[in-house]
Amino acid sequence: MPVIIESSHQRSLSYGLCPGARPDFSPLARNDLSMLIEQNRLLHTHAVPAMETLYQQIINTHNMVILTDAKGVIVHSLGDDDFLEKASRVALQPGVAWSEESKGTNAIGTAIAEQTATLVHADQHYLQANHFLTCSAAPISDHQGKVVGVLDVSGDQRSFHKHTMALVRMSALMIENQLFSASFEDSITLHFHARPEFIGTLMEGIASFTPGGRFLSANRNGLFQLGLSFSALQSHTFSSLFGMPVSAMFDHYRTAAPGLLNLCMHSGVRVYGRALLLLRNEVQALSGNNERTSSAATHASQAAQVANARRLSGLRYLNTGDPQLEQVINKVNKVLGRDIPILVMGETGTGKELLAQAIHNDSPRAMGPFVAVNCASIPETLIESELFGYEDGAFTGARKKGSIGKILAANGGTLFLDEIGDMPFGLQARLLRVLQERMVTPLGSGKSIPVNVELICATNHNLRDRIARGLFREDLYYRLNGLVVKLPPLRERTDLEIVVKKILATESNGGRYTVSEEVLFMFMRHKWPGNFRQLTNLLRTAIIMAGDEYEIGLRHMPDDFLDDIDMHPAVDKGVNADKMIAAGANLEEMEHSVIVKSLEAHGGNVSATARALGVSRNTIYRKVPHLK
Ligand SMILES: Nc1ncnc2c1ncn2[C@@H]1O[C@H](COP(=O)(O)OP(=O)(O)OP(=O)(O)O)[C@@H](O)[C@H]1O
Repeated sequence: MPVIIESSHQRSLSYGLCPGARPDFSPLARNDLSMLIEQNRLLHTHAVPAMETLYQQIINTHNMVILTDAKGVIVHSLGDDDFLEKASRVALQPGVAWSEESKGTNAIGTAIAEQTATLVHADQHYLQANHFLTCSAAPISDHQGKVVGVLDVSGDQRSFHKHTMALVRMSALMIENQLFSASFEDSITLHFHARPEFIGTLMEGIASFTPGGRFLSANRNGLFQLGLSFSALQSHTFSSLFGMPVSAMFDHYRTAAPGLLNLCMHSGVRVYGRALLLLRNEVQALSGNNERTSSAATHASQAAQVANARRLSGLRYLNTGDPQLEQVINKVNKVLGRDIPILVMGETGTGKELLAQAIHNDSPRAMGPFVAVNCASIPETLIESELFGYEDGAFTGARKKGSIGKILAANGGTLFLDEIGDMPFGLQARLLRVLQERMVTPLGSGKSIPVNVELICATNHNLRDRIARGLFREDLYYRLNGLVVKLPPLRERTDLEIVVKKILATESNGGRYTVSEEVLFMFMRHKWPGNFRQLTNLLRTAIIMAGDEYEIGLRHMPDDFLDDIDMHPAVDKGVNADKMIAAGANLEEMEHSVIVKSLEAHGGNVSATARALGVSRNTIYRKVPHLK
């Protein structure tokens, strides 16, 4: 038996636990659980996406992914618990404690006690009741090296796989890096590695400094590469660790297309680095003098905003099973990093900006800025200076210090031009020139600055229509539409059920809310003119209305929504609801009748029917069993 397990058994014995005892799997009371989730909100927020990704790797292996707090109490669990006996299912649910004190030797508790990644397999568990499990756990530390939680994969011991531990470790590292980046609002963050291709990967070191250059913290790999302990690093500065004054680092970023920093660590080892400046408010110059906003600073500020707001979303999180969307994601995946402009079409609220952000996050430019500009919301008179920037003195008045503009702010990253159809005609030629020449000339400046951006545009207009009406330049259209994708409106999506579940989980911060069959059916009939924006708002309010009742029913729906459904039934053509009600049909019968009618209308094609009704094919098969 490994030493670590042996010492854990001794500790378990000293806690007075008996190997044959029945473990106590009673979870925390609901209020205490809500409090626990609240206390661990940051950890929870950053861990959930990594848990979902991890779960994708082990799906169908009879394993669960578990997140606990620093004391081993489960905060969130995810996955298939079918492998557990009914009585044990509760054991891996939120609110149950897995500390060594309560369950004896187990991966979660022992990882906390030993502060290291731990595998506990089958009879290595102290309690016999847990011998059927195999568990791999890795502690998650915050930016000060303090363990704040544990990530664990637990499953039937017969499903043991030797790669699981490595996956858990990597995912825990990912969460630590996310937590690290979220911990400093006013700081310089340096991402570094001896090999440039490792920057932006899990292997990179990350170190944070105050804007003046004093050391704040480093992540696990950062400490390893620097070869110093956390406490020894406290007396260091950016310059003493990397042989470059912060002012020189900023000079480097003042060039239009800065490459990686070439640094020499205090140990003599050469590393490459990319620095970001994260500032809470408007960006200021750093190096002691009052220089105006620098491109590096703006670049970094944008990156910080992205980092904080949406760093977690990637294309795979958007793929929830709708075939139209899946096609979009497949197409987009093929052009990632290929410098092909993407044009996203779709009604309002279908997630065009979210898709653009996900494309950016999955692209090789993810470490660069993501800059979104809504061409419809900026007054026509301002859009030119917003986009192209202006020199000192180009305007008289308060903002005379100059601005680099959104295009240059996106340098090295992605520029997202939303509502491109509303771009003023006169500016379209200027934008086209920038795209062709890859140079920007700020207003009032005779100097052109090279720029390197990936372009994603979105529109809910028919651009060809606008070209025909003389409102949009044809040459710009052909420059923008390298890849054109169309996001389906919500009423055409077949994954509505999953989408609803996902939004409920996000909006209730991992709570267990569901919608009743009736509500789901109603959702499937709705036209959703506001798409995701409307659905999200509706569910957010419904959660509040439902409160302690975890199932959202019709009574939790706002009246205007119910009225709307009556006025705009999306799919009841051919089914006479009045007659059915008069005949005393219940909802299930009506639903059945709607599906059968729709099947008839689609010549018996289940996929087309599912698409039309906004449900999955499985739902159709489930509701009309004779189709099988
Ligand atoms: N797949 C999704 N799951 C959950 N929420 C989503 C999804 N897609 C979009 N949303 C949410 O819906 C809202 C609208 O999304 P977004 O701004 O990306 O849409 P849009 O198509 O760009 O809208 P508009 O055309 O009005 O600018 C946002 O709050 C976003 O977070």
